This record gives sequence, structure tokens and C-alpha cells, in this order.
Amino acid sequence: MELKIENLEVTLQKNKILNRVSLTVKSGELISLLGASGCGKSTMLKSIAGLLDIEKGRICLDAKEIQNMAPEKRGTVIVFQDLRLFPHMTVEKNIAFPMELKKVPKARQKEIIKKLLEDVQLPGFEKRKIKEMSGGQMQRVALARALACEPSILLLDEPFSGLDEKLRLEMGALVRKLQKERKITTILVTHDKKEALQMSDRIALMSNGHILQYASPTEIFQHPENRQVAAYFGKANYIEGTVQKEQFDSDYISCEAKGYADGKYELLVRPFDVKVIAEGSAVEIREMTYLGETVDLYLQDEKQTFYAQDISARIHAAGLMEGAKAGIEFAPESICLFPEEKE
Ligand SMILES: Nc1ncnc2c1ncn2[C@@H]1O[C@H](COP(=O)(O)OP(=O)(O)OP(=O)(O)O)[C@@H](O)[C@H]1O
Repeated sequence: MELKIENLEVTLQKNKILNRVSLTVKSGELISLLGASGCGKSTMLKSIAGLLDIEKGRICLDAKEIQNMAPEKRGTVIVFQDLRLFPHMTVEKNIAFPMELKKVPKARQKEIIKKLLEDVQLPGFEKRKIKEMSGGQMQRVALARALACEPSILLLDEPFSGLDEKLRLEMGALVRKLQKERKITTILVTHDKKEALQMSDRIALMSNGHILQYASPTEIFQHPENRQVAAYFGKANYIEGTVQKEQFDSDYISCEAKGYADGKYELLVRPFDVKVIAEGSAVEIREMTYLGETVDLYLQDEKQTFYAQDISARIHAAGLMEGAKAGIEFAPESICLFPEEKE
């Protein structure tokens, strides 16, 4: 089902939490709401699910307006971080709960539960009590229970944040697989940019109750609409220069700048697109931090500091170390220019 949100406004205790937010999620898409704590991600989910009152705006599922419908009539399901399972009941009873409400016949319930437990890789766990399970297993049960509802929209409110990194990756991959197979329109709330980049068809980056940019992971990472979006996705170097006749020129790099009008700009260069080489002495390696596979480098020339990230083995093989002089090259994967900031 397609979800369309138009000019959504939510005020809680006299504070405007969502300010004219519009967003469309295509049928079968998984999108992430990403952003710092308190920016309004959970409020968006709760508004869609009907768990809090909205002040203005429309929420449509396919062509049907749902903003005035009771939560249970919307067909939306939220999985919260705390999962809200019944600890003293068995896995089977937990998963059966939404089906009981829908009066699905018992025999059919059993078949569905068996298949769901296979899908979430917990075959044969029907009789196990929730309080006897690990955190990762409980996550799988919560997912199975959500899927048992056959939701029109699946809403995931940071469901993996209590897990260690390995389990988080596993759960993320499992959710993505099942969501794709079943073509469930899904919204994932997260403040983990890696998780959002890995899992989503599109990412809506939020700040202070509005959406800064809504785009695919590659688009939002490589072509952030402004410096705030660029900064959210990691460290950035900026190189001042000028565009003339769709050509960007600077002291460090010249490249084609298709679609940009003449003027002064700053070129965004991500740390992995800065190459430090043994030949040359343009920069001094001020600081070098070893991070296992990669190494972080602060490089200084007479004008500015550059931040680089590189493969440790390559830096080691090139004999580069802290305090040494080195050459520098810039090879941005794509061209992203921002108009020069006026002081
Ligand atoms: N019931 C409420 N009454 C008043 N203010 C609320 C209520 N619920 C949330 N808020 C406020 O609304 C703002 C947005 O909260 P929300 O939970 O949507 O943020 P979030 O982006 O999901 O944050 P987090 O990542 O920390 O969960 C916060 O400033 C919060 O304090």
C-alpha cells in the first residue's frame, strides 16, 4: 500500500513537534526516518498509527484518508524498541494474539505461526516462554507477531537498538528479506546512519520537526542538498573554487560541473576521496589514528586542514607516518558543490 502524508502538523504540550511534514512511501518500499534524538521520528510513527492526535494535515493509505480513523482500523503495526511481548506467555500465544483479535480459526493460526517461526529462524519454538529467550530471539518473535497481523504499513521504532552490532546486522538483514518477499510498505525509525544506508530504499533525514532531505541512500550521501545533510553523514572537506561555463576550478582540483551556474562554490570531498601519496610534499601528516582496516589522517598545507581516511595497509606500504611530508590528490566519486557561504 502507498502511504501519503501531507502537511502533517503535531503539537504536544504547546510545542510544535512536526511542522508541515510531507512524505510519500511507495507500495512495498522500506524507508528510514533518520535524525538526532528528539527531532520527531517517533511522533511521525505514532501519528501514522493513530496513537496521538494530529493538529493538521492528511494521512492517506492508497487513496483512503486515515487520519481520523481509530488505530485498530488502520491496519498499521508498530514494533517498539521494548517489543511489548507478554513475558509469561509462550511464543505461540504471543504471535497468536493479533490473530485471536481477528478471530482467525485456531488450526489456521497454528499453520501461520509454524511458517512465521520458520521465516524468523526460530522453528519449533512455539512452546517456549518469552522470559526464557535471549534479546535477539525476542526480537524475532516480535517481528513474527507483527507479520501475523498482515500490516498495511509496518512501523519499526528503533527495534534493533538494544542489540549488539552483529545481531543488529543479522536482524536488519532478516527484516529487509521478509519485507521484500512480502512487499510490505515499511517505515524504520533509527538514529543509526549506517543502518539507514544499508536497509532503506529511501531515507528521510529529519531535524527539528521537518524533513531536510528525502532521497535514496546513494543520492543523500553523494548529493546532500545542503551542508547540514552532508555533515550528518560524516566528515567533509570543502575546497573553495569557481565555476565558469560548467567547469569548476580551484587550487587543488579542476573538474566538470554540469548544471551549475557561474559563481563561487565549495566542493564537497569526503575523507575517502582524499588520497595521501608518498610522492610530493604539499602536506604534513599532522595526526594519524589507526582503526584496524582503515586509518584516519589529518593533513595540513599552508592554507587548510584536510581530513582523509585510507586503507591502513596502503598507508603502511607507502611508508607514510605522523610528521612526514606527503603528496595529496582529490578524487571525489561525484561532484557536489555548495554556493560559497557568506561570512
Ligand atoms: N507525549 C508528549 N508530550 C509532550 N512532548 C512530547 C511527547 N512525546 C514526545 N514529546 C517531545 O517531542 C519531541 C520529539 O519526540 P520524538 O519521540 O518524536 O523524537 P525522536 O526523534 O523519536 O527521538 P528519539 O530518537 O530520542 O526517540 C521531543 O522534544 C519530545 O520531548
